[in-house]
Amino acid sequence: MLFGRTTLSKFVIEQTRGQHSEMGALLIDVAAAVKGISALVGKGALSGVAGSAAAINVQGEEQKKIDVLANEAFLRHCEWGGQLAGMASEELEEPFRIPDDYPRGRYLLVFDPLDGSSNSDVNVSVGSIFSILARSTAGAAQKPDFLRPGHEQLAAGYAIYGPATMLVLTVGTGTHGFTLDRESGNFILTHPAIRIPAATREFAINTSNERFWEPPVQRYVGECKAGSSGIRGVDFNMRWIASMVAEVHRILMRGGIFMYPRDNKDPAKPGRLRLLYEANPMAMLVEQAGGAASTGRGRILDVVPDALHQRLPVILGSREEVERLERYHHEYDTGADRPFVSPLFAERSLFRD
Ligand SMILES: O=P(O)(O)OC[C@H]1O[C@](O)(COP(=O)(O)O)[C@@H](O)[C@@H]1O
Ligand SMILES: [Mg+2]
Ligand SMILES: [Mg+2]
Repeated sequence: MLFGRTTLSKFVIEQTRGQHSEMGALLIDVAAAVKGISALVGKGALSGVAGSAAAINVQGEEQKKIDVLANEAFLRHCEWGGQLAGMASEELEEPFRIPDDYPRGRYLLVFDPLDGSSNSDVNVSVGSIFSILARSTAGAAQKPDFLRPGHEQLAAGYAIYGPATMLVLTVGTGTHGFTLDRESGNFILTHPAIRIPAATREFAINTSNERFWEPPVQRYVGECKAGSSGIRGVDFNMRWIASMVAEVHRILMRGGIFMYPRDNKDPAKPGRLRLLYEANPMAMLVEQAGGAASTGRGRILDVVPDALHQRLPVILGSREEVERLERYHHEYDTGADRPFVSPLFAERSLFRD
């Protein structure tokens, strides 16, 4: 029986009452976009939109038709409501300008319309990620308006299109999960005040990149793989779905650590994931659930962006493991992880030839 349960609309209206009531209306528009994308993704091969759009996006990555349609869903549902000063998307090189004959507001919406889209043709969970910031002045947003650190986000969330569609949201008062009831079309609050356990024995990383990682990440993953026979003294489990939304969702549900660390595969890219519409919203959701989110060398939410599509290393999830990885990075950077060899007794020294 769903009557009497808290819907997303009721929740956001209550949580944003007062100073940010217009943001509540924007979140309801985002939820409408997400429902449209959920319906499309849920049709699978019947949607008729499988495959490539024969285009390359600003990231230099192949755009799928479904990436383009998901992007359209966000733009068309959110452009006319009067709450927005502008939008930015993974799929658009420049910020989207709200049409001049539409009302404008002060909020900025940033999104990855379809995350993990390489999974869409194989019927594995994908998602959408979004973040909301406020602009201090009126008028149409310009690129610099979007370049704000993640701790200034007012709201962040993702939708996961899995066996069930869920929308997981924070407006700075904890992280809360809503499940789409397909009959009524409502998102129902099913997972209030999600908490990530501080300890975990489950890690997620694309190990095909192992040879490109920095030593602190190689050390950490090596210790996890050594399990009970190594210094951790316990066995770990590993998962990799290749869809950040699905990995973060699993971590919010039962703990774990997700890593897309810095690697030297492509020196032009200091990481794979994008700061504004992947790392920042996920970092806010994870912190609001009691977890931690780091580049390995600092808090993600404190990174000041210098480009709309900036990439960075991402390590997030159960607090104790994120802190361990930060320690390993620090020990590596300071040389504390390497045994001190006195110059007197080194391979070539006063006492050796
Ligand atoms: O398994 P890979 O190829 O390393 O990439 C997986 C990563 O790429 C992403 O799919 C990037 O997202 P997009 O699909 O939005 O480009 C992340 O979700 C995921 O963590
Ligand atoms: Mg993505
Ligand atoms: Mg994407």
